[in-house]
Amino acid sequence: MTARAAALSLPAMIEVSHLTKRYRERLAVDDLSFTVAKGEVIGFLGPNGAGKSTTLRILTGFLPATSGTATVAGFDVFEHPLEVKRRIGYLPENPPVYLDLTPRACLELVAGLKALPRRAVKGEIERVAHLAGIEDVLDRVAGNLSKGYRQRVGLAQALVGDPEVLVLDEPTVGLDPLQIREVRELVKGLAERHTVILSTHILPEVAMTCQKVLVLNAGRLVDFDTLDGLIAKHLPGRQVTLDDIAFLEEIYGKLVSPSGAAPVAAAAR
Ligand SMILES: Nc1ncnc2c1ncn2[C@@H]1O[C@H](COP(=O)(O)OP(=O)(O)OP(=O)(O)O)[C@@H](O)[C@H]1O
Repeated sequence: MTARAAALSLPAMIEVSHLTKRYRERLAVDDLSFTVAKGEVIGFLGPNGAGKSTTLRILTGFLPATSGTATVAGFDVFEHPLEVKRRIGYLPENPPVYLDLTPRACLELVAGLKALPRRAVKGEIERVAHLAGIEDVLDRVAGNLSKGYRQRVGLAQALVGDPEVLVLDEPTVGLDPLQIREVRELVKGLAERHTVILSTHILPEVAMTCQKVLVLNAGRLVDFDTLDGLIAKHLPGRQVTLDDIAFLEEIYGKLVSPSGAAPVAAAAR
């Protein structure tokens, strides 16, 4: 069975159908439809303003859509937002870390919101703190932590309760190179047991961690395929190895910039 056939035979974890979001006169998401199978790791790519964060905020139940439907684990995100929130770990672009609380208190709050049994909370905090590498700062005031550590506290919050789906909006922003590597390894490890959507501007991050890539441009889906599928479609006849991440930069440039201008994304990091 091909990878695509295998993916198709897996149950759908996320189903988005004709999703549209309008902020007054601005169309941020335009008739977007896609399906993510259980256990897939999807890279969400697109230039600034493409509609990535808006889509993720709708999927996680934090923002209403103008029209269309979205389900997570079979629950409609508009009709059953609590069921959806219980099944999703969401790291937003700006993690909601209370700066006057300690990370431990922040994690206790999230555990409460996710209705974890009280007796399980202490152990769960230790587990996610270990995964996110924040054990040493659990009892410091979050406002005194570096941006990188706050980002990791946000990641730990997303991991509380071991949700089936993880939605990570630019998880490595603000981290130093060592931390970036650690978070990428962490995401790769999570990929084995979770369905993951990873929004990022860093193309190597996608090539290293994701099986499939969804590219948005001006609110519209311009492609959604495996890395091999993208290569076959957009660089036909080219011998490309997945270690050579320049191929993704080239494909991304073709998809979001018909003029052929170089993409802004990958080079910086
Ligand atoms: N609250 C809002 N009110 C009005 N317009 C908004 C709002 N939030 C986003 N937009 C607009 O919607 C469009 C999509 O924004 P969105 O943040 O979803 O894009 P993005 O792909 O996540 O961009 P970035 O990579 O810069 O985070 C942009 O044109 C943005 O200016």
